Amino acid sequence: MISSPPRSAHRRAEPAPTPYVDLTRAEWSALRDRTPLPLTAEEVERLRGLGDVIDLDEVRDVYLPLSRLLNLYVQATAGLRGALNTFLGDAGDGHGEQRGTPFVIGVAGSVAVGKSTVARLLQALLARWPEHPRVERVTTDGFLLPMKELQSRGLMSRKGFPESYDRRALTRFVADIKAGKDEVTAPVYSHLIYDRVPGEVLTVRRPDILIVEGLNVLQPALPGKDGRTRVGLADYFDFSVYVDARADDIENWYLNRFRKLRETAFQNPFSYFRKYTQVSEEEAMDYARTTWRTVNKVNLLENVAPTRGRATLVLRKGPDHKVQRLSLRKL
Ligand SMILES: Nc1ncnc2c1ncn2[C@@H]1O[C@H](COP(=O)(O)OP(=O)(O)O)[C@@H](O)[C@H]1O
Ligand SMILES: CC(C)(COP(=O)(O)O)[C@@H](O)C(=O)NCCC(=O)O
Repeated sequence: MISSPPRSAHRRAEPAPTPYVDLTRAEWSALRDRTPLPLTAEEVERLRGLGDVIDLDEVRDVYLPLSRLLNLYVQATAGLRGALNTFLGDAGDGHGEQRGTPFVIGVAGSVAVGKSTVARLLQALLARWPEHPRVERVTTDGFLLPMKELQSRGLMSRKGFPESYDRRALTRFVADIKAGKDEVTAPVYSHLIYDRVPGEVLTVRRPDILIVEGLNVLQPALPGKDGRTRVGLADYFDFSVYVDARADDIENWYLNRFRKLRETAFQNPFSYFRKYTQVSEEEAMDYARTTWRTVNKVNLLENVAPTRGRATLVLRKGPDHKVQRLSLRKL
């Protein structure tokens, strides 16, 4: 007689354990009910005024619970600091109690995936929480090498690749903020002139939270000339978000944004891209498609996507920009 296999063999195999808790949009948005709403309906409505057509349900279902999660992390970090101060007693820095340093959040992902939109939304939402009203945001583009330097190093078609940044200055900038410096400055980039703005700086003065947004913020540091491991930007993050989507969807968003910019910002006589308002739409879009395929997509596949597994939270968007799935690092 053939004996039937043990009952457990019929059961579906348990999914392999991962370092993340995976949630569907529905599971995540249900957490909203446990989120005290720091915003009035009018304030939520005003978030639309950020310049992006963002769905109101998306703010409520996805970004509001995320701001609550971050609020909990900030408070937990303050609790840890208290524990550290108790441990150190008078030994800490030789100056007794240590003041807190800004809580640093990294936002990573491809060109055109929506990093700026996510970062701006988080900035607006997080600033509404009484525990951390001062939220600053910086983009890493200020640390791109000046155009002259990119040209002389033959890197003009590698803009956005790790080697096109002054990585040492970028890491120094965040390290200084985490060291508790009262005033730290960053260079400023202009999409209008497609270059760093000479003489202009952004000053960060001990915010409660700093959001650092950029393609490569989760890249590990390159080894030094002596082959030794170095400290990288991400080593200073208290939390990080990777904004993820299918490359084909991101290409569409990139092309749509280019088309919109051609009708608006590129018309400015000082725009680096003004030439694409003087040719046919077809010709301009051919240029954008080539830039996507030969620069931004290559960078996404070679450098950006491989850093996804380093993030604390991965937001996976669908073709309509709506977040469909989330993966949150276990503790
Ligand atoms: N949640 C969203 N809903 C609708 N459109 C969005 C959303 N997020 C981003 N976009 C659009 O997608 C494009 C890319 O977003 P952006 O934030 O500029 O990307 P990145 O900073 O990653 O380059 C922009 O045209 C933006 O308006
Ligand atoms: C300025 C960027 C490199 C993005 O920089 P980030 O703020 O992510 O550091 C990117 O928007 C860009 O201009 N890429 C070059 C190719 C292009 O024109 O799309």
